[in-house]
Amino acid sequence: MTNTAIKTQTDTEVLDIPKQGMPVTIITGFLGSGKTTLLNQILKNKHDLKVAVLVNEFGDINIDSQLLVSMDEDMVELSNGCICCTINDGLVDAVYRVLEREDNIDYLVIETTGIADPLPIILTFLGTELRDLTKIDSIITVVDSEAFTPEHYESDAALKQITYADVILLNKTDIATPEKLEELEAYIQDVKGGTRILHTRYGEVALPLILDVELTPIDEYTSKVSEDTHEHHHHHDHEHHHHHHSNHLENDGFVSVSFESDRSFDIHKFQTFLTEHLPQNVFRAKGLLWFSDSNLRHIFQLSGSRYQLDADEWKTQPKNQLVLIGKHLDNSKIHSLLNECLV
Ligand SMILES: Nc1nc2c(ncn2[C@@H]2O[C@H](COP(=O)(O)OP(=O)(O)OP(=O)(O)O)[C@@H](O)[C@H]2O)c(=O)[nH]1
Repeated sequence: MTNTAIKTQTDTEVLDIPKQGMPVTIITGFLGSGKTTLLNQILKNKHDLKVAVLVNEFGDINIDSQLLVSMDEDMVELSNGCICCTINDGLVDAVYRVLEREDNIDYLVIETTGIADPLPIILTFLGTELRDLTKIDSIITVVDSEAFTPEHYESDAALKQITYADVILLNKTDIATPEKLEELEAYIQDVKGGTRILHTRYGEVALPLILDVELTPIDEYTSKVSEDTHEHHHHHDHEHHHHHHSNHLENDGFVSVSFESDRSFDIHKFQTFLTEHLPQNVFRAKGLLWFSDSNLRHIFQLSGSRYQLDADEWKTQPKNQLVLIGKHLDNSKIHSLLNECLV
């Protein structure tokens, strides 16, 4: 269910950086809050810093990695699996692949899925050999400040993302009221007093405020890496793992439905699907869409009750790729509705 892709980006300039303790920033935040948008800001503004990016996505198709600003360099896809195992094994393997090119990489940024609890990810770094090879710099939590309410999400993950945050970006301030922002700040102070809170639009933030800030209290977490999470190598057995992270198997009740087709959509039929047939419990959707009357690649984004369609050029053969995320989704019904939209 989970795809993980590595994106590395290299520049020519050589920096004198230590071979050990590669700084790692973990970007978390609920479905649709703006994590990929932030990642693109980082990639656009990183100057000569050589940043490797690891995207862990919920759903069978990698959409996010295709929306990153530069797609030209090495891309490594990791195998799918149950989410907790993929996060840990896939993560350890992926980080090793980055470290193996250590002379090229200054910094690692990880984008987690919107329903990820950051703790297992933090503990994966601190409970394995990665502890000596990397240094968690900060956990950045992106919040959709227009939509976020602790109740409405009914999501443990959303709250854990706030709890483990070192920096919180109250994003989408362009569509949130000042009252809502104040309310959120008060709520966050309550849950996690002292957290650095920044207000952003489209993830625009000065990078020195979020990268290389050394805000993660690593010692506090190290004490959580209990004796039974003893030195764990990549090939640990599954039962051991499920025992530790059993909650994450449920993905907070969210499921994903993926749809792909080499045929184009009729735009009118697709619009009717959106306005009349889209199940209420779809919370998040994203896709790269091919409409019969257009030569462009249409980027579809739905988050809560809002959606948008942007267009750019195809970088691949035109095709349709769509992922819908929500609770209690009827896979076959959605597939048949989408099939009816095909030309
Ligand atoms: N109005 C507004 N929209 C935003 C802002 N930031 C991001 N968006 C939009 O919100 C949608 C989701 O953004 P993403 O960056 O894909 O969100 P995400 O957290 O990566 O989503 P998932 O990985 O699916 O959980 C996109 O349509 C963005 O263009 C913002 O500050 N204001």
